[in-house]
Amino acid sequence: MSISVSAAAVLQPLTGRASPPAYRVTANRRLRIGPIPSLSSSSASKPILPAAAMATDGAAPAASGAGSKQKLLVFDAEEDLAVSLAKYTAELSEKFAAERGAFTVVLSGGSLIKALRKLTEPPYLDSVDWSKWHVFWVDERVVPKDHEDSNYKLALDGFLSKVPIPTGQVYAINDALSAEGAADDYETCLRRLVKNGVIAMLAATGFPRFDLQLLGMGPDGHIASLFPGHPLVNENQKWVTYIKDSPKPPPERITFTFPVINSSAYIAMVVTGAGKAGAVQKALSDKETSSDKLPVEMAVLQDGEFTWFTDKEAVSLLQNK
Ligand SMILES: O=C(O)[C@H](O)[C@@H](O)[C@H](O)[C@H](O)COP(=O)(O)O
Repeated sequence: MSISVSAAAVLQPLTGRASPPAYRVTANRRLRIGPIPSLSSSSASKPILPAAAMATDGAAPAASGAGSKQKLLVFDAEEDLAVSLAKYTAELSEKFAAERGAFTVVLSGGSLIKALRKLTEPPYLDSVDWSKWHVFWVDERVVPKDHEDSNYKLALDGFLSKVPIPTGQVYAINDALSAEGAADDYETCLRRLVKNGVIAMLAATGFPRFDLQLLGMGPDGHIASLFPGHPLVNENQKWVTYIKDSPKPPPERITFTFPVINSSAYIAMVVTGAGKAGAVQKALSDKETSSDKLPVEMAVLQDGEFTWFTDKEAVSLLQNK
């Protein structure tokens, strides 16, 4: 098989002392990527995409907006992924703090939070300017904030309680409201923060432009609380909406809509484990005309950079059989 990604002709090792030995595809045009070499080697120093990758000049990007770039990172181990994700996030924090005086970060639930653990340790604990961070949720379960199912609680316990982000810059949902009320309330909060300049706006779309969205993907290809085949994936007016029949429990949730996700400056899609391999394969396969796109395939940045942080298991179906 072959895969296609929006990518440039450059396969280059990540540099920098804190980087694990992974490789990235720097994107600005479409490539046809040839057979993927076996990933069974334990050496992480080999490119995970073949040097024989050929550019197909002139072809339209498969899953990419005009200004969109995609990178695929594959790590031998989740530990290496976590090290790289911390470095990536810290660098973006520095960039946006310098450029805008604020860094707006969106979290998902799930395994992502554990993958952020290196940010809570040296050197990042002291070197990151946490006072510039503003934290949001791409989706949240409509449960009390101290409930085991709460994404806020997950992030608080695993990340936020360990770094000095000002409490007033952590934007949890109002858990006293219904799903519909909580979604409206969250959108009102976002509109206020756009108005006072904390959150940027993407003029081309009229939707808020978060600096970085740190997302996970379910085995079915869902992201946020946007599930395959659910009408919410087509919402194109609201910034935040709600679902009462989520196939993944609990059923009541609020979620950012695709226009908000796709207006981001940066997205890190953190996907590990063999259970995600099928969805990764579909997302990175050459099926731009497919009418049954998974939600993850609908995450197409208008003008930004999309980076997959994966492990060998998650990309295992990309191997040439
Ligand atoms: O609240 C949620 O359920 C999440 O935000 C959801 O979108 C999650 O990110 C994915 O299901 C991936 O979760 P895992 O990484 O744990 O598989």
